[in-house]
Amino acid sequence: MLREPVTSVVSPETGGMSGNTGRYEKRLSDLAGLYEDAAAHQALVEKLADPVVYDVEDFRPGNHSGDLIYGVTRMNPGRVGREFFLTRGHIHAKADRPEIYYGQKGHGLMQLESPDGETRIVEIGPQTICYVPPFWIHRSINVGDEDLVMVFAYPSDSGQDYGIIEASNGMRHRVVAKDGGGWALIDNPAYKPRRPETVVALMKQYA
Ligand SMILES: O=P(O)(O)OC[C@H]1O[C@](O)(CO)[C@@H](O)[C@@H]1O
Ligand SMILES: [Fe+2]
Repeated sequence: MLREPVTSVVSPETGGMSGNTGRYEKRLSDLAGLYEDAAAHQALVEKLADPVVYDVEDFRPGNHSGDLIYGVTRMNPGRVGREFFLTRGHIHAKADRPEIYYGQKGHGLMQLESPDGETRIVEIGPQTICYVPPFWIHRSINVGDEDLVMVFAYPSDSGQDYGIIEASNGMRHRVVAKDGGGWALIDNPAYKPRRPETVVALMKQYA
């Protein structure tokens, strides 16, 4: 069936978008298990009465391959211990599907990890486009002191696989705040690398 064109007006200030078909929020309690300091996480959930840490408005035409989902993500600034507020992170369930992010407001990082454990960090500010290539696990991090707002678009049959990060006890590196400002990358000592067979199987599936 022929689709009608759609436009959406993005508000960098509110992180909202007109014409959206959906909206969801993630609260701090939804992100249990992601931070190195579980006690600090729990204490902050209680202290701030389980705040919203990011929300997403998107337009989904359906799940047909070749189609596109787009939307806007708004992330609060904040920290759990020495780590910044971040998204859960995922690889696409169809792992060869890419994604584009386009910075609107604030200062963020995209943390990317390849199946064999390579890390890349891409800084995203207003007017920055970040291309997440196929097969990279990705997570956004708000390292600024204001909201981080980004537009995204990805193939509508991508899906999200959150289990890959759980299975390796988190991503290989953590982004932490440095004393006096800025951020640094440190090793995650709990990280379990994926086995070479797992990596080959993941990539072969889509060859
Ligand atoms: O799905 P997660 O890992 O919580 O991250 C949310 C972000 O990823 C997306 O699912 C896009 O891939 C957006 O909804 C949002 O920017
Ligand atoms: Fe994604």
